[in-house]
Order: sequence, then structure tokens, then C-alpha cells
Amino acid sequence: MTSTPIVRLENVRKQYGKVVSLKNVTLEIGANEIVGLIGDNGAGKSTLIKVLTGVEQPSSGTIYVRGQKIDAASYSVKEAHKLKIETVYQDSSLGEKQPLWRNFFVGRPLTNRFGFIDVKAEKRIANEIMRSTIGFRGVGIDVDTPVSRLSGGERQGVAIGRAMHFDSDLIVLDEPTVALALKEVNKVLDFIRSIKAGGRSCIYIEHNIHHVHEVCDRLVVLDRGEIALDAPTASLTYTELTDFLMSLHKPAVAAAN
Ligand SMILES: Nc1ncnc2c1ncn2[C@@H]1O[C@H](COP(=O)(O)OP(=O)(O)OP(=O)(O)O)[C@@H](O)[C@H]1O
Repeated sequence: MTSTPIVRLENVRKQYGKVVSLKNVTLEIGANEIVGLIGDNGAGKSTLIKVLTGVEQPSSGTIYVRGQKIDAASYSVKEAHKLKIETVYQDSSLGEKQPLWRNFFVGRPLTNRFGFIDVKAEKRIANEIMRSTIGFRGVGIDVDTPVSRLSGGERQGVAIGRAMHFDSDLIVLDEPTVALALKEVNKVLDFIRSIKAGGRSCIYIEHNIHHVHEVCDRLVVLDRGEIALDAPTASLTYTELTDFLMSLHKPAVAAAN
């Protein structure tokens, strides 16, 4: 990696009582990279993301954002936002009855010189985000459409577009395709590609190996709190990746044969 990474975790450990969720994890996320984070249930993916995005403090280890050491004691989700790091959760709270455009500006309204919400500007910018930033192609959907009419994939698109508009340059997606039909999954994969096309980075947590292999530049496999693989996607085929994941579960004796 030539430029300074957006984030670097160095020997990060996270322990909950007796449970060690992360053991000395060292990981970098570079500029304009889509990194797939894979691992079994309980491997530590959510914990890693929580530590990286200020939800939880690491038990030990260091976090650097764009080369600057972070003070773990004061790091928070709010601080992470300021540092342009944002998580889009599966249930990214969108106002069901609200028109789409309002959802882009919840909590961060555009106001005119009199201090009133500038509806015209919000609608215009919402339209730009939908069409240009995330390449929204929903037929019959415009900025006035209520969120309740959007499909699951489109909702993810709105949340991703919102994060991009507010200038996040590392967007964490926590299993964005769970419970979506294939057509919807393809929409989400296109939204992820638009993150890359927009010059930003993404950590994509996903259980479906096909999807990660299709869209990511780099793959990181967590296994029982440790990084078991960190490699460019191009360096291993889908079959090699699944074989590797299977090998993690073989008993030691079988693996040795
Ligand atoms: N708040 C907590 N208190 C105690 N143990 C926890 C806590 N959060 C996570 N753990 C434990 O840490 C380990 C890693 O959990 P984590 O949720 O990070 O895994 P994951 O890879 O995200 O799993 P999944 O794919 O099921 O979401 C698990 O053993 C889990 O039970």
C-alpha cells in the first residue's frame, strides 16, 4: 500500500470478560479499496467494526486514522463521523412515511439564510445523489416517493448515498444483502461499486462468499478473533477461497493429512 491508509488497527485486542473477541489484530484499509470482511458466526467481525468505528474501546492496541494515532478513551461514533468513517446498518433508520429526499437530510438539514429548511435545495441535491452518486435506477421512484415504497436493496442505496453525500470516505456495510432477493442483491452490489467509483473505501461484511468475491478488491478472513487471510481478491479464485474457509474448520489431524 503506497498512500497512508485511511485506517490502521495495530495489535488490537478486545476482551469481554473471559471472551477474547479480537486477538492482536493488525489491519489496514487503504484509500479507494473495497475490503470484504468474512468469517464464521462469532469470528469477531462485528467486534472489529465496533472498535474501528468508535462504538467500543479496544482492550489494548492502537488505532490510526489517516496516520494519526487515535485516543481510544475519547474515540466515539461521533468522532468517527468527523473523521469521515460511517457504518450503514441493515436497518439504517429511514423514516417510512417520509419522502426520500427528507431521509437524506435527517439530522443534517440544509437551511436557507433565514434558518428555514431549504426544501428546494434538499430535493435538488437528493435527486443528484440518487442519479449520479449512487446511480439509482428505480423505475417510478423519485425524490418524493415515500420510503415505504422502496425495495430492500433500494433502502440500502439511500443509506449508502446519504453516507457518501456527507463525505464519508470509509463506509462500513454490515451484511447489507441479508434477506434480499437476488435482484435486490445485485442492486446493492452496484451501490458498492458506486462507492469505489466515487473514490471512497468500504468494508463489506458478508456471509455470502460469492458476493464478496465478486465486488471486493481485497479479502480479509477472521477466524476466532485472528486474521487468517488478508489478500487481494485477484490472488485467489472463488473455489480457492471456499477451500480455504473449509480448511479452517478441519480438525488439526485431518488438516495435517
Ligand atoms: N458484548 C459482548 N459481551 C460478551 N461477549 C461478546 C460481546 N460481543 C461479542 N461477544 C463475543 O465475541 C465473539 C465475537 O463476536 P462478534 O459478534 O464480533 O462475531 P461476528 O463475527 O460478528 O459474528 P456474526 O457473524 O454472528 O455476527 C463471540 O464469541 C461473541 O459471543
